[in-house]
Amino acid sequence: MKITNARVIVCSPGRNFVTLKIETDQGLTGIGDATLNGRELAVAAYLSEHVVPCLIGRDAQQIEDIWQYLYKGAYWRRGPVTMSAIAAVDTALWDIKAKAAGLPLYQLLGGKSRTGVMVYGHANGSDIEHTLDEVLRYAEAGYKAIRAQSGVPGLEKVYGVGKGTLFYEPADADLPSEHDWSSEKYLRHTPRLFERIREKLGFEHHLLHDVHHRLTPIEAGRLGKALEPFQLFWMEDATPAENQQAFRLIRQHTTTPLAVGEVFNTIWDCKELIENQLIDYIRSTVVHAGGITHLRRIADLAALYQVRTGCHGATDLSPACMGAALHFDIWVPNFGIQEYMRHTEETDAVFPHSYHFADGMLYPGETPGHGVEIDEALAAKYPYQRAYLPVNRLQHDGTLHSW
Ligand SMILES: O=C(O)[C@@H](O)[C@@H](O)[C@H](O)[C@H](O)CO
Ligand SMILES: [Mg+2]
Repeated sequence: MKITNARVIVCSPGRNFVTLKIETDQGLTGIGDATLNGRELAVAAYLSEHVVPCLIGRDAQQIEDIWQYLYKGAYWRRGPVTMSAIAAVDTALWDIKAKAAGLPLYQLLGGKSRTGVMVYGHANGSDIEHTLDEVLRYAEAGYKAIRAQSGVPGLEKVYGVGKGTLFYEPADADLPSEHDWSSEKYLRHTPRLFERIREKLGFEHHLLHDVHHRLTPIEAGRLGKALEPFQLFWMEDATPAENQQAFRLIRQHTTTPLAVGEVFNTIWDCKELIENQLIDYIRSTVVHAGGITHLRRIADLAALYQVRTGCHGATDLSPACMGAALHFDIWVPNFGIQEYMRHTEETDAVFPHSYHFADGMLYPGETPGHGVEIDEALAAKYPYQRAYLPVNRLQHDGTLHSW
């Protein structure tokens, strides 16, 4: 089965997405997500200018060889742009292989290991009471797991508190908007948020929280300890993870489970964290960690150390990523949870898909492949609009801080 063409489709139905569509001489096509929020055109150019010419004429069935060719052949290995491009090729080829077999993708991975994929929704509000209302609404909607993010008194904008309710889009401006930050205000506020939620919700639902890379290791240890009475499912991105050793300090101070990895793009970014059991969940997902081929390798390493998966699933990862991730999730033996930030109606219309939500779970569907397509005519109606993620500055002196 020869690759005859590969096209990069950039569109913006509610937000920017980059999709690679691979065509073969047997008429089968596959798609892969290549979206990198705020740097979309870098991946689009990497694919169209440097990867696509190398794909034409290759055997679409040789997924592993093509992966190795694109990874080692680039010489300049790793990094979010390179690995998102490789991920898109890999995902599209797995889609084609499963379609050729007439099977849903999970069957090629090893079949179902569970009945469905437990997901978490995103409750957020401008203050504790508004956030609590949203948490209770998600519980009412059947979610078994709910992430809670709230505004912080004295801060104008914080991560995770969006304009909408069901979805959250941080890339909100033609140039990066600037947020202010105070770890002290955040550290005083956050335990109160979860105390209030547990008081009204009880302990039957999983609660999650995303620190979003903003604390020092000792501050993260302090927050994790303060949150222990509220039994979180995980505290995510507690501190920037370039220094994997930093998590050793957090681990010394708290039993609150730790999740990290949505910004990782290869197994090398998390090898120490996993081997030293410094985390409980690895958040890498299909689009940014080299596709299904590489994500399986990360999951297999994690399984040796009882680290579970918790794939990233924000609105800036397209339905093509979500579809592929769900086939991975329903197979992977050390599954933990899947993030599920719903896409806008325009996005769902551009990316018709077979996955569906019911009772706090997502189900990948039985369509051959990963079950997601792209409506190119509709996509063309939503041209790319440059949009950046915000930047963060310390409120007291303007020092640039992690966003
Ligand atoms: O856990 C999450 O979903 C967040 O960290 C994301 O919303 C993240 O901010 C975006 O994916 C960045 O584009
Ligand atoms: Mg996150």
